[in-house]
Amino acid sequence: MGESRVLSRAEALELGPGWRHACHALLYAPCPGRLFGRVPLRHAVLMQMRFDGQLGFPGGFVDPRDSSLEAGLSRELREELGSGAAPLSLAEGDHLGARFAETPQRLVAHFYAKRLSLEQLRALEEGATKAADHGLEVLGLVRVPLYTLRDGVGGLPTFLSNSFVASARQQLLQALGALGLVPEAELRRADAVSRKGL
Ligand SMILES: O=c1[nH]cnc2c1ncn2[C@@H]1O[C@H](COP(=O)(O)OP(=O)(O)O)[C@@H](O)[C@H]1O
Repeated sequence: MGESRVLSRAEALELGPGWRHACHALLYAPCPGRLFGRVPLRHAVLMQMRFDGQLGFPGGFVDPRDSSLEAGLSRELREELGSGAAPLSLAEGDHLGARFAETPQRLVAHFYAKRLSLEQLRALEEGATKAADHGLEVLGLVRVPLYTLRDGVGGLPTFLSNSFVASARQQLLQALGALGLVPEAELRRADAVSRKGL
């Protein structure tokens, strides 16, 4: 997916027939711990290693049989994260924006974010190995390092130099800023360092 515009949920639904909708979610929890006893972890943010070796967020295509975008997202989360995802109940209010790429595929990628307690997030991590897709479409959950180490490279800049599926990298950066999980200046620096090559 190349450059894309961010639309509201309503604008994306007005695109009409012929568009496929996919929904993905950033699940996060406040995380008071410190790495090596000194580097604040800030929050635990979940992404997943996909079957194709790329990083992405849990979620997937909404099926015409799903009663809403959020119902489709909940179904995908159960497939990928297991039954522990059932009580998450993502709602319209958790929608952060939708991106569409002007490619022949006509795909709209909706993005949601939901704050959990650290206990809920840990339970999801533990249960995810029992999900239907585990070891198949999903190789494992990973936490995103939200800090930058003293060398200016380790942590978030190195994480951002991985390969991300579709708009997942843009979604991650947008959400970390919008949710206040990483200060904007630090995000811009991490983005620039990772693009320059480490
Ligand atoms: O984290 C993501 N953010 C944005 N788009 C994604 C992400 N993961 C997958 N996609 C895109 O969303 C669409 C659905 O892919 P996905 O593999 O999640 O669906 P599925 O689980 O229903 O097969 C594909 O076009 C894919 O490139």
